[in-house]
Amino acid sequence: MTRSLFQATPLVIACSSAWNGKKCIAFRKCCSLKVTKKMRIAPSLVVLSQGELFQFPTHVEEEEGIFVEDVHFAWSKTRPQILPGISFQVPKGQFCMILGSNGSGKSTLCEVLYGSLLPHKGCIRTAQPIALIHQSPDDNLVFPTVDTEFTCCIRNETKQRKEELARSALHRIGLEHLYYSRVDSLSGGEKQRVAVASLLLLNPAVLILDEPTASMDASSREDFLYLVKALVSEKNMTVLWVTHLLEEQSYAERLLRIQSGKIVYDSEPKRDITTPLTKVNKVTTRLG
Ligand SMILES: Nc1ncnc2c1ncn2[C@@H]1O[C@H](COP(=O)(O)OP(=O)(O)OP(=O)(O)O)[C@@H](O)[C@H]1O
Repeated sequence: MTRSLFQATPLVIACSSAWNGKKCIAFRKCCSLKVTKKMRIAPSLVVLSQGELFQFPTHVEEEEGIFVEDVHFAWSKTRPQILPGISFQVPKGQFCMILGSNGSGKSTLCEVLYGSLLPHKGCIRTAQPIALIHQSPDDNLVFPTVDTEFTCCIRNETKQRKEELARSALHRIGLEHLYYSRVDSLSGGEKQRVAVASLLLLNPAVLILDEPTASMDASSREDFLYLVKALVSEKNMTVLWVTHLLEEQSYAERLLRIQSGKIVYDSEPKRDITTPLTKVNKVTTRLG
């Protein structure tokens, strides 16, 4: 059973080979804007691409998180494929990390999964709604103030209740004092926390984070990882955490290594038992 926001009205678009990533991004933003006003939860979409029917994202079984089979993507016909037939599955509720070096196709994969880039071939099924946190903090926040960033994610509640829920979400990430702050006055790490916490108010079934700690120092990175783990653990959410930092692997339940757009390694990550336990306690305490 799907949990798509658009289950009743999938969109059908006929497009020529001229259809490319940028047009797709613009289209998806317009569609999202109508429903979420935040441009961050991707709608269900059915596309006819280069004569082939492609459905993205499509219906998924209840136990499925992400299903990717033989997906191909190139930026243009004359360029080499960035994703030359990638396949993997992430079960519902798993915290999965994708590790890859610069240029291995991580961001491209994130955009393809999210739906802002259209693959040329293959099959993708993702539980819905799906949310994406970008590498650059400025790409994740779309309103001028922190309070609006949160309250616009809460629907069908009174103004007072929205403020209560928004303050509570900010409290959980230790930033309640920033409720009325301007977004452009926040640090990179604060922006990423606000981005994740506000998006989680929309209850996404799948959360993709594309190198979310890129702007953080080592200590903030660790805190952020544990914070996200704590926030998602109670929601049985499927998480795809994309990184090029080997040391982040110990935080995941599963590790996929991507190389030249293909999965070359799939296993349990190596774990450091002592450090994470200390950190989990610290964050759990703060989350109260
Ligand atoms: N808009 C674009 N147009 C053309 N080529 C692109 C575009 N964006 C990325 N590429 C190319 O696609 C390849 C994969 O890029 P991608 O950003 O997916 O890699 P990545 O693994 O996320 O790298 P990084 O860790 O540096 O962010 C690179 O060779 C890059 O030059």
